[in-house]
Amino acid sequence: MKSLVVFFSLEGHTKYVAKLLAEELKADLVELETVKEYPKRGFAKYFWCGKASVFREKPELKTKIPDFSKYELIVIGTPVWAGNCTPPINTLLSKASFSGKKLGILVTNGGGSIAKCVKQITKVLPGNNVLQPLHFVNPEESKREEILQKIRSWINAINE
Ligand SMILES: Cc1cc2nc3c(=O)[nH]c(=O)nc-3n(C[C@H](O)[C@H](O)[C@H](O)COP(=O)(O)O)c2cc1C
Repeated sequence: MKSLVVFFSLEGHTKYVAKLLAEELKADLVELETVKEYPKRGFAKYFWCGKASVFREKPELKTKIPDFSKYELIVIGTPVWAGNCTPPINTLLSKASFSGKKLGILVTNGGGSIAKCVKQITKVLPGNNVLQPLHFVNPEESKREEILQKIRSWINAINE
């Protein structure tokens, strides 16, 4: 099954899982990068990223939007910011239109709810087979085996 994992990650947690997932799926991997970078540290990070998220901004992307028509499975990966999916995903969703695909959602967060973020993605992409979200709390190298196990059982479930 030709697969794509397209994701945004500010601090690397989502990127870490997205890479493992793409390896396991033998999928193409696309990282969304913004023209204007978000601050990665301290108060500025929470202030600017939080504001961008609350106002559901759609920042300009450096990354070319992938050609979704080539894929059978498309996984969109994002951290949760202030309960929402991240602004680069808003931009992606405003330009993405596909249906009849398997749609995976990879979400990482600090432990709160992912429901709103998942809904924001599925709502704008009707007509797809939405798979069980793949959710990780603060994923990192020290949890590699646990993460791989979860990824592998997710892949097994979608292939059944
Ligand atoms: C601005 C900002 C807002 C966040 N808001 C939430 C939140 O509402 N709920 C939550 O559980 N985690 C929240 N987090 C934590 C991130 O979702 C979590 O650390 C995520 O794994 C980071 O992914 P990344 O390393 O790929 O950027 C927030 C982090 C940032 C920077």
